[in-house]
Amino acid sequence: MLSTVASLAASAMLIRSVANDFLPHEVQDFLSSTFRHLSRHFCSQFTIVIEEFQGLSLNQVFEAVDVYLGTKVTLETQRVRLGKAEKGEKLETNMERNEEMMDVFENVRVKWKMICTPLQSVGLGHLNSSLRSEIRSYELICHKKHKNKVLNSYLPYILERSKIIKEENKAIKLHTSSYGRWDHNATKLDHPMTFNMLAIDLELKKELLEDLESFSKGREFYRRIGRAWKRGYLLYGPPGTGKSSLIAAMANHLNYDIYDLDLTIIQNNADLTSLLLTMPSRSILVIEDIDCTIKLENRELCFEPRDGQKMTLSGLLNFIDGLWSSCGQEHIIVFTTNHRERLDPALLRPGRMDMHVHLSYCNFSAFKQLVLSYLGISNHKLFDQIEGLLRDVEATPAEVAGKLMKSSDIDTSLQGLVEFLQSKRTELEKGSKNGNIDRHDCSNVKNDNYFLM
Ligand SMILES: Nc1ncnc2c1ncn2[C@@H]1O[C@H](COP(=O)(O)OP(=O)(O)OP(=O)(O)O)[C@@H](O)[C@H]1O
Ligand SMILES: [Mg+2]
Repeated sequence: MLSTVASLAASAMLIRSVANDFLPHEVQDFLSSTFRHLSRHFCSQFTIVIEEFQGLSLNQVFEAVDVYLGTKVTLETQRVRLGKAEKGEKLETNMERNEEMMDVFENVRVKWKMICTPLQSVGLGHLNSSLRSEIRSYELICHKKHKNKVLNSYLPYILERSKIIKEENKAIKLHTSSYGRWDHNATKLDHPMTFNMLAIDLELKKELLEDLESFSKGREFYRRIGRAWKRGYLLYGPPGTGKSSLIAAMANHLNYDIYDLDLTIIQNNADLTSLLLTMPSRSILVIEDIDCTIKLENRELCFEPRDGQKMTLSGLLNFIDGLWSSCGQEHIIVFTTNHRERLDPALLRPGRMDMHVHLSYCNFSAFKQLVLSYLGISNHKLFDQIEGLLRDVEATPAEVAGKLMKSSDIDTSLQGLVEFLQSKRTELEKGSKNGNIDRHDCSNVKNDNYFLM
């Protein structure tokens, strides 16, 4: 039946093209609309055209399809466009002009075509593409019985997938603020620190990774329990123990941008609020050295800026868990301090910061991680001596790392570290003879390292 109708339609089209030269316009129009209707009725194809531009702006569906199809290159693909991601060494592929590609989604086969039309042939109407030599669009072709599935499931799936793909390839940015706004030109965070390289207690590392992991996958959980999707960390410990390095490792691990907030340049509570409101989802807000930047002991007045308005501790606390709860999503806030004991108890009270992380002096376990990263070794004749020395003296990971970097020769580096630790011990002994010893016992770092509030 179908083939009979199709051949009828084909013959009709032939007759129409021959008749066109002889028939009046009205009859020609009638015939062509009838033929169009007939072919639409019997054609089993459904086609969606996705153009690169919508008016003057980029069509986000086009962009998403471009990203998604780039990851679908198969052995059958004959030509692809190649580029490099902003981050890392990864090469990115995209579908090349006038190529075709098949994709399967929940047992539905679809064909994709990238169509490129040279600009001369489409006229000057497309102002948006004045700098381009062609207009690009994607065509999706499938059986029309799958129309609903394609529109309601497949295309939303592509939008979602492309977001994830872009997220994986994006460079992490470091944002700073001025005049109550985040600067437009964020710098690329090229900090190579990862959790693998971070020399901290192994249990703590595992706990932190699990915490971050469950946070980033916690959208449904936070919605179910009616809490804002945010998590606060207070990192405390002496200078050079890895607080800033941990923040970089967190950002690299989660692929979140960092928003570095300098409280000393904030004029008033309103500035704080506006900064919060303009911070996008999947970001880490960092307030470093919170004990030094402003005097937080005083709940009323932290400092008096030029215009007479105030920024108060309660403003800051509202910023953390008042307004914070009602806007944005997937935010992490990190405070760092060298002196946790100097902070206002209101800032430390349970529930305000979810996790307090103590980063401390280098113990032997941290040393072994550092030496593996820096010198690539996991054993050496000087290790026993170093273990003993690290039990006796306080050396920060930054100090130990500095010694390990001194020479490319392993023996020289480790010998340098031994001498450095010995000189610290001599100092300590002198001090203890004079009766002014006040040192932290770093052998119990594991237990003291963190606690959940
Ligand atoms: N735990 C660590 N693991 C690996 N490297 C570390 C660690 N701690 C410090 N370092 C090294 O020392 C350098 C300084 O550390 P970092 O800036 O993270 O310390 P900090 O605790 O933020 O210090 P401050 O309190 O002065 O801000 C880092 O760039 C890194 O090379
Ligand atoms: Mg720091």
